[in-house]
Amino acid sequence: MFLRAGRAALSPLVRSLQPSPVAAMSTGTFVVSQPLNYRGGARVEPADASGTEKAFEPATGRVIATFTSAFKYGVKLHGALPNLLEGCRIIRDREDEIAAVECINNGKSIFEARLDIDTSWQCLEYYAGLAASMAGEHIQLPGGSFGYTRREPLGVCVGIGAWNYPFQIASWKSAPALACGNAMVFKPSPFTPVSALLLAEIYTEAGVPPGLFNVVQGGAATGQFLCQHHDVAKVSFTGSVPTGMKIMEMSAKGIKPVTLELGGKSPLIIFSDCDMNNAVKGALMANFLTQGQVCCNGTRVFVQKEILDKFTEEVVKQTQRIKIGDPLLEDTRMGPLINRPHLERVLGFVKVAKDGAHCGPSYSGGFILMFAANCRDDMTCVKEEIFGPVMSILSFDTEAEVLERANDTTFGLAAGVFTRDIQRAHRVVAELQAGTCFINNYNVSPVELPFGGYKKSGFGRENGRVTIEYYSQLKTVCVEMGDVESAF
Ligand SMILES: NC(=O)C1=CN([C@@H]2O[C@H](COP(=O)(O)OP(=O)(O)OC[C@H]3O[C@@H](n4cnc5c(N)ncnc54)[C@H](O)[C@@H]3O)[C@@H](O)[C@H]2O)C=CC1
Repeated sequence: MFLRAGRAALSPLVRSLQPSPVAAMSTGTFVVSQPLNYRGGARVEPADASGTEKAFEPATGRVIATFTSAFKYGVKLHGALPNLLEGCRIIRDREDEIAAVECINNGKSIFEARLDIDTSWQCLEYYAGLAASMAGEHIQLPGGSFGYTRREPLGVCVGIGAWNYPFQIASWKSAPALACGNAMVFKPSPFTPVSALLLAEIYTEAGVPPGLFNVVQGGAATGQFLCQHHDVAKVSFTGSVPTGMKIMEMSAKGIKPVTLELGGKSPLIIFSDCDMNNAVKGALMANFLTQGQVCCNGTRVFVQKEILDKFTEEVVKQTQRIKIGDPLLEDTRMGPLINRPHLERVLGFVKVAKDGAHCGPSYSGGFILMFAANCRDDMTCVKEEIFGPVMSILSFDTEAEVLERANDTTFGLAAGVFTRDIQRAHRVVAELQAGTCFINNYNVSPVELPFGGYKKSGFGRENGRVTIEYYSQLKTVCVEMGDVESAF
C-alpha cells in the first residue's frame, strides 16, 4: 500500500507542526483536537451540534479529525476593509506548516501543496492591491447634471469548497470577498475540514475584525442551510455539476447571485508541428497534478496522427518516471486519491477503458496512474469526468475535425493547444468553447488571470480584476444640478 518506512524520515517536517495551535502530532501525522468551526474570531463548538463526522488521512486511512457540523448561523457585517497584505505575509511565513496540513489531509504531494499555498498568498496580495483601486464612473449629463457609480459590498457571502484544493479554494473565495468589503462564511468539504481553519486564524492574526471570515463545518445539509439562509447575499461554489445545479436552484429562490466553478472534461490538442518535449510535459501537467483530481484537467488528449506513436511512447516513458508514494516525501510527485470510494470509482473507469483501449501503467491499492491510448470519442473514459490520474489519448487528422470533437461535450472549463504555428494557435483557441485556454502550456494559474467555465462547467469567474464584479454591486447616483422638470 504505502511506504511507511519513508514516513519516519519526515519527522522533522512533521514535528515543525507541533507548536501550531491546530495540531497535536502523533506517529508521523497529526490529529486535530480543537473545534473546527470558526466564528467571531475564535474556534467554537456549534450550539446546535448535530452529530460528528470524521476526516481521514488519505495516505493511511487514519482518522485525523472528528468534528461537529453546524447549522444555526448569524454573521454581522463590519464594513471594514481587512489587512490582506498582513495575511499574505503570515501565510508566506507559515507556508511549510500549512502545506504539510494540506498534504496530510488531502494526499497531494508536499511539493504541490507548497505551490497551492503560493497561489493562495498571491491571491491575498493581488486583491489587497486591487481593493485600494476599486472605483466607479463619473458620467456627465445635460445641463451640468451628472451621475456616478459606486461599488458596494453584497453583504454576507457564502463560500462552499471542494476537497481537491482546500486552502487555495478558501483563499480564492475569501480574498476578493473581503477586499470588496463583504463578510464570508466558508464551508469546506467534510473530507478536508482542517486548513480553512488555519486561514481563519491567519486572518484574525492579521487584524481582520472578528466575524468577517468564518468557517462552518458540515456536508450537504449544512451547505443547503447556508444557501437558503435569508441573511446570505451571495453563494460562490466549487464542486460537481449535480451539486452546482442544486445550489443554483436554492439561490434562485432567494434571487441570490451565484458563482459556479464546476467540473470539466477538457480537451488538449497536440498538433504535429508542436515542440514535442513541451507537449509531453504539458500533457503530464494537464493530467497528473493532485493525482488527476483537478477540475480543469486536459483529460482528452487529441494528438495529430503523424506524431501519435512518438507522443504516446514519450508519455509512457515519462509517466513511468513519476515518483508515486508517501506524499510527505520531498521527491514524491503523486500521492493517494482522496479516499477508497473515490479510488474504486476511478478504477471502475479504468476497468471499462481497458476493454476498449490499450492501457498503460496502473497500480492499485491507494495509488493508480494510467493512460489509455487509441481511445474513441464514445468511450465512457472519454466522455465522463473521472477526477483521477487517467489520461485518454485520441488521434485526429485535421484542425476542423479536432475542433468539432473537442467542443462535443457539455463541459467547457478549459482547453489547450500545442503548436508552433502562432496563427493556428489563436484561430483554434478562438473556436474552443472553454473559459480558460492554454497555448503551449497547461494548468498554470496566475492569480491575475480570470478562471471559470463555459457551458455546464459553470459561470462567474475567480481571480483577475473581473472577480471584483462578482463580489460587489453597483449603485448608480443621479445628481440634478438644475430644477426638477416635472411631468405633473
Ligand atoms: N471549476 C472549479 O474551479 C473546480 C471544480 N471542481 C469540481 O468539484 C468536483 C469534486 O468535488 P466534490 O467535493 O466531490 O464536489 P461536491 O459537489 O460533491 O461537493 C462540493 C461541496 O459542496 C457541498 N455540498 C454537497 N451537496 C450540497 C448541497 N446539496 N448543497 C450545498 N452544498 C453541498 C459539499 O459538502 C462540498 O463542500 C468535481 O466535479 C470537480 O470538477 C473541483 C475543483 C475546482
